[in-house]
Amino acid sequence: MPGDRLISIEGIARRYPRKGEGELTIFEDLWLSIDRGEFVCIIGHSGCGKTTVLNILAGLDTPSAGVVIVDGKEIDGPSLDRAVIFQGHALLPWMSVLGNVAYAVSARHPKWSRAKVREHAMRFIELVGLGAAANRRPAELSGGMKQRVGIARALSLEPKTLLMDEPFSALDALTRGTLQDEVRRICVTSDQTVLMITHDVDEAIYLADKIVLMTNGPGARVAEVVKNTLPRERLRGELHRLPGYYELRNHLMDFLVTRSATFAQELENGLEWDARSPPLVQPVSDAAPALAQAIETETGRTAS
Ligand SMILES: Nc1ncnc2c1ncn2[C@@H]1O[C@H](COP(=O)(O)OP(=O)(O)OP(=O)(O)O)[C@@H](O)[C@H]1O
Repeated sequence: MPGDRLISIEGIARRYPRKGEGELTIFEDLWLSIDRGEFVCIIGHSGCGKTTVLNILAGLDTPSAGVVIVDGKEIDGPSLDRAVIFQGHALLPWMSVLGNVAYAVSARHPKWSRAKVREHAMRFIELVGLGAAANRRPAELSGGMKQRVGIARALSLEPKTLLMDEPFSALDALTRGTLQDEVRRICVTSDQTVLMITHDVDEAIYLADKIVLMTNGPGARVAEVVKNTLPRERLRGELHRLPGYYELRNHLMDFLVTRSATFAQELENGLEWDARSPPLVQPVSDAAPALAQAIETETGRTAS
């Protein structure tokens, strides 16, 4: 729901002591807000602190400065309202698929009967297409199936926020695509609020409503937030046909190739930029809507 803020990251920084020479600042003065139902991706080069930001949101790490407010309350530790899907699957190896998901469900709803926990867990196992594998243990599953269990487990908590750290990066291209489709379908239909880290520009364009661009660390910043102007109803295989797709993709690539490294210099050269409200950019040329109209008219003419 646009304008209904769920998460507010306010001026956070993360510093680590450096042997004998003060501190190393990974990122600083980072501000970001996420509305309820929004799917937000963070993109940035390795080491800029994406996982650290996600861990802070999860309550697994604490910022050296600043606060994170979720649903009007400052976070002070992990919560089942903020479920995390890790890159690795983090499944309990001695438990079946059902056992892994049910374990999370019973932590969320300690008063539920075993039958109710089982029924709820199975609903989410089936949602990710693993109904037939519910009694298998993680060792008997493929990488994609394990990741599905992680997704089912996180979704079964019905969290206010889903935090995903490169959830598809270890998968083969085919499985990655199928899982992206499933996650998108589930998140769009349930209006799930998501913060996801990815290195994959196309994945971000397919999934995200907003893409947060982080500059290189140390001292990383949120340079800007890019609004995804592609229609919400979009198909993975059709993205490149949508007006505005190439502008969006080129903008993200330009950032990763050049501006992520030169942003600090731009600031020194006088770039107007406010850490508290990084610019919201829509890299669509004015011609894009007109082009879409022209294609539609042309297609209609050809068809008739
Ligand atoms: N405990 C620690 N002590 C010192 N430095 C640390 C510690 N944990 C993380 N770092 C440093 O913080 C930086 C950010 O790490 P983080 O994993 O958040 O980056 P990232 O952007 O997610 O990287 P990647 O894309 O490679 O996963 C890295 O340079 C890392 O070496």
